[in-house]
Amino acid sequence: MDAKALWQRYQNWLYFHEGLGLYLDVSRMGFDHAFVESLRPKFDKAFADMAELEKGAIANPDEGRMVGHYWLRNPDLAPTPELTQEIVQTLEQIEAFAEKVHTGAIHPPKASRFTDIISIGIGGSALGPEFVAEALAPDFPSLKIHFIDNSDPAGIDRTLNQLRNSLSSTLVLVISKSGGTPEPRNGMIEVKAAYSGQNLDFAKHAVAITSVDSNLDKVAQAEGWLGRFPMYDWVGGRTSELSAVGLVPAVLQGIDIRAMIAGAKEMDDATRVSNLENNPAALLALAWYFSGNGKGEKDMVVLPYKDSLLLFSRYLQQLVMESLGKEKDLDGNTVYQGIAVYGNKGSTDQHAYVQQLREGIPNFFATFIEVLEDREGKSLEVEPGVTSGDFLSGFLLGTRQALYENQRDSITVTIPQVNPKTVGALIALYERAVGLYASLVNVNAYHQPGVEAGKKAAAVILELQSKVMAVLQKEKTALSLEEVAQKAGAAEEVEAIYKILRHLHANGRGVVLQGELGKPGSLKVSVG
Ligand SMILES: O=P(O)(O)OC[C@H]1O[C@](O)(CO)[C@@H](O)[C@@H]1O
Repeated sequence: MDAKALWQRYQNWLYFHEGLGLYLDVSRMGFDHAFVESLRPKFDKAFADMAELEKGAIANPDEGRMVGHYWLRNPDLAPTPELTQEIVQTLEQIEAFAEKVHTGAIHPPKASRFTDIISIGIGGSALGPEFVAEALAPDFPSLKIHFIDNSDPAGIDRTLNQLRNSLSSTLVLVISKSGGTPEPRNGMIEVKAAYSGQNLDFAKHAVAITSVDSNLDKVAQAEGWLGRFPMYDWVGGRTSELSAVGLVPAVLQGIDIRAMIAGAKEMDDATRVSNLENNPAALLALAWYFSGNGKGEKDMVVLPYKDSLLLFSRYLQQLVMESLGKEKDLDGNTVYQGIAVYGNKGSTDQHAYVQQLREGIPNFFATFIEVLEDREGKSLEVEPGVTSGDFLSGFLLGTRQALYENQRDSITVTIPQVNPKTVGALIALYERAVGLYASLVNVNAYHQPGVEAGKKAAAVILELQSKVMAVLQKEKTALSLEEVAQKAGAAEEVEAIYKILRHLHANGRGVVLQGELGKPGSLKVSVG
């Protein structure tokens, strides 16, 4: 396409949201008029599905649940007055709690103020809060947040070590919708132990964000924790950033959560429009469908040119991949759907993998996130008439152009600034795009059966560990791995048993391995 035609295409397809100052440019995706027309019937259905979802339909049929994250930003849309009231009241409670923490009206037993937060959670109970903290926390926040988002003992130690002199003024948020996920449960137990180790009353530092009456909620109630905020079964983990999951940590750090919600609401209004060309989420879904042939054949590479948006790609990874990565469609057909998402930030990635994007395997489309404002205040010139921000902007435009010249498609989302409103809007934009795309490809975006399978398999391994240790504790003599497996009633699981025992051995857990370590078949095992 010549430069004039391309400029015209850019203008024809440019979406602009005046209130948010947000632009979406899909002109560098190579679809044509016929393709757009062919998708219109699918979009009509997607818009209708979305309208039903917002009215309270059971949009997550497998789990028999409504899908209501849009109501969090506009409680009047909730299907019953009770839900509306609950949303409004929870938000007020969150703000009142944060206010008291900030003023010191709520303070820890041995300090006049809380200074730090440990946020314990995983997946949707961590990725949103992490993304938002990185994007929006002030340089010197009212409370400084630290995350434990794994069951990695060394990772937990690192956080606790860093905080060992300020544990007495640290608030702990335990975030788990189900209240039964092993990783946050483990993190909570370890953090609790650290508090007891310093003679601190954990309950007077702890806040639970979880479903009412979950295991976590019961523990928090029984122990008299400082606070409890509800998660609702109609909000999925990966769309929970604007529920208590994201709002409590955000407001405690001094982030304007009302502005985040307002930005998301404005975007929700804009993406409720059932006209493809005037709906930015639909335009994204169209671009994704085109690029991957409706089958996720191309990966989504997310490149925000702004350090504070570093974690956006990681946040989107769960939102997109857990929502769309499905074996079965809604009719039970095997479809193996999904879109792979990765990314980091520009221009840093230019010096890492952009080489492959430009010249290597063309299995992706890029999404540039551009921020118009370089920084607060004026920039100095690093060369005559040129600032660091001009360089960053030049790198973005240059990379987009270089990709286009080599037939690599890209989308560009432009926001005026990284602020609570635009971050809320970005979250809402992608939530809606994922929902619409899911309708186009006919999958349930709101369940995650594959993750459940992995969780069950992990539980089986831990059961096997108990059986194996019971066998070894009874035995007087060392056994071969096959013998251990036989006696544990798990003859087929020799390899898993070997790995369990090797791990226990490496951690001084009383397992003795005799023989050649590189030849597992030679090993004799005992406990000592
Ligand atoms: O908040 P919970 O219930 O601890 O779950 C954490 C995460 O685990 C998952 O259920 C599966 O990974 C995610 O969908 C969810 O965000």
